Amino acid sequence: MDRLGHLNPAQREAVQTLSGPLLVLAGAGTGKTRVITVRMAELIRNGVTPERILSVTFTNKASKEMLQRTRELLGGRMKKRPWISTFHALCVSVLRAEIKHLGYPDRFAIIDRGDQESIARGVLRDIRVTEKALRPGDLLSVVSRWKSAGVPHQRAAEVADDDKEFLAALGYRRYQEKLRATGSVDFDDLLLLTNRLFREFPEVLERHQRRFDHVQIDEYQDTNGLQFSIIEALVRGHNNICVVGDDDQSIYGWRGAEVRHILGFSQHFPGAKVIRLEENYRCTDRILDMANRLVQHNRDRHKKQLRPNKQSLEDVRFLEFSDETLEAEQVVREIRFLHQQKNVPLRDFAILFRTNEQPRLFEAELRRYGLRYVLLGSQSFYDKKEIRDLLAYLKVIAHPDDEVSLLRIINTPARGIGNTTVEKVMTEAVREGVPFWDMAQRLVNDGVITVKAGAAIDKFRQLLDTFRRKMESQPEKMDVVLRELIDTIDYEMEIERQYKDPQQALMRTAGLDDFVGSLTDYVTRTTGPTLDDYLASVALDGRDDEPDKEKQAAEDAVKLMTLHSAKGLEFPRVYLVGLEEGILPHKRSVDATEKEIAEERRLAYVGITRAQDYLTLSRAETRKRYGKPRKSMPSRFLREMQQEPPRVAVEPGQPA
Ligand SMILES: Nc1ncnc2c1ncn2[C@@H]1O[C@H](COP(=O)(O)OP(=O)(O)OP(=O)(O)O)[C@@H](O)[C@H]1O
Ligand SMILES: [Mg+2]
Repeated sequence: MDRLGHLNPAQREAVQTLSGPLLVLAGAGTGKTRVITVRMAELIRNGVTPERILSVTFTNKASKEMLQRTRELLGGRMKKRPWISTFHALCVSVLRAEIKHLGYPDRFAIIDRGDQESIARGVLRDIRVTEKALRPGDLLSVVSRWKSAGVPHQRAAEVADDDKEFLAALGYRRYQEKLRATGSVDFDDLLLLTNRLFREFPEVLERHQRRFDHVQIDEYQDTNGLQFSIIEALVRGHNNICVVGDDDQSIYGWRGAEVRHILGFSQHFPGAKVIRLEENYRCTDRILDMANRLVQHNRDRHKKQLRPNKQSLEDVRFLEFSDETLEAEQVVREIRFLHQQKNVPLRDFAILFRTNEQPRLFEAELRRYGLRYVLLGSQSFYDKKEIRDLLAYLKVIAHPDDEVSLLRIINTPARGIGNTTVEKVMTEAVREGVPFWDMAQRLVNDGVITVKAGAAIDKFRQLLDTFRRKMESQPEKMDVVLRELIDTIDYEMEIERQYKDPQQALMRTAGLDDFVGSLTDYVTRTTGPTLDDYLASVALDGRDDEPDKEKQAAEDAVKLMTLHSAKGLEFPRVYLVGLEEGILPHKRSVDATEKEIAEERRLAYVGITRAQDYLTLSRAETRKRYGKPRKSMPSRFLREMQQEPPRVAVEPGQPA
């Protein structure tokens, strides 16, 4: 077979278009990700230096394949790798070098969702807004929306639409002050600040424009305005930009992604070549048929041909259960049967759902039968208490000013620094705008807190200083130092104290080993490891659209994940569960606008098109809400999948 023999003619054309703007606009499973993978290898074969190519991808599988192909090409003589990263990771690399221009410290910290929530709670307390008036989560989503739209806190009050948003505008300002005070940035800031640097500092932009000769982007339909603006600036000199995507799979509208970037690509980049792929290699004909029927109910979309390449082995099945417990029981029972009696490997199965409440019952069933599973996305590894505690230690070691993390661990495990003491110091520290540690010293001198408490604080500070020195002097041994820290603070005793159930305690302790293991992983595969860099990678990992979500997906286990985190992936057997009004489409969207319903429909489309051979759709007739069973209606999408799409109204006298 010749080098590109495994590609169809349209794909071949795409991978051989090596310069200028190129858009591959095509439906699910048509090989878009494969195209940019092979195209990268082609660029290198044609003499482009690997590290001068930037590929923005969303799945670990794609990143791995790209690296693999590059290695094959260069016969293992790869001195430098191409840049394969996500948008956020790209921005971290820019900011590490340039953020000082914006008055931030070089060693800024990236706060994750958990930190954001603690800060938001503190902010609302400070501005005396009750949870009833505005919940921390709501504050964060409004702030995130503003940030993605490029609205700075100074202007938020002007764009606030209602009372809630007005409160959020006040909160936004305070939130931003808190981040600035500790030299931290959140995920949205990564994009926002990079974009600002590129706009306000031409020499910075130029430096980064010179880094890359070619840029490729996967899942382009989900880029938001800031991401677009960053990329547009980056490629301005050469316009060697290749993007691939599918407008029918745009599912991040709620996070500010705009389909118009993909649909308007040719206007932004005049002379762009547009290639369409029409062969679907993933799904069987019946699965594809379902997907096509469903998505045709959306109005504003590019019409696409999608031809299947695989005959169905079985019809798409639709199962109805009397309640959600039975749904979980039966689905898992079937998986167990197929696995144990028919030797189907567990990795073939994926259970996809819309909301974070759904997986709990499936997990319980899988555990009951001892079937291995991984839950991807939502409740990540880093969300467990013991991991968050240790992460907080590492964060305070890296950033002594990180007060959110400090408060988490100052008395965990207990070391005689009581709540009242902490509160007194904190209140004064905030009022006077001095670091916690300095204020503690001052209050001991003033006799406001006891000498004993003061001594305990001082001892803790020394402990942190000691470990900071250890980590800095031997970064390649950070994992060993972390283990020593766990022993020194006797964290395993803390676990035994907290979890009386020995099984639980054992599991939590094993979690500590995994955490140390993740740091070992990091130091062995990184040249020039630093604690900051590690913490940044952890922060980025926790997000649902980051590559490492798939690290575990390769394992032989049933995958449970939300529809959002399933994008780009494929599985031989898919169960799409909870097809009910209020779940999918989601309840926020039931009496929602057509636009919101359309996004839910695209989510369902993404789910269906993850299935390679077998697809099962299910719903429960009743589902508990606030502890009470409620009747639920079948999802409108079920009906739509079974009927032909609505005809466009035809004027009298015109041919239909
Ligand atoms: N020309 C081809 N011949 C055979 N198989 C192919 C071909 N092109 C792609 N495939 C296979 O089809 C499947 C889907 O490809 P890929 O994941 O690249 O599609 P995609 O368009 O990126 O899908 P999505 O829209 O879901 O991201 C993969 O298993 C891939 O290996
Ligand atoms: Mg893809």
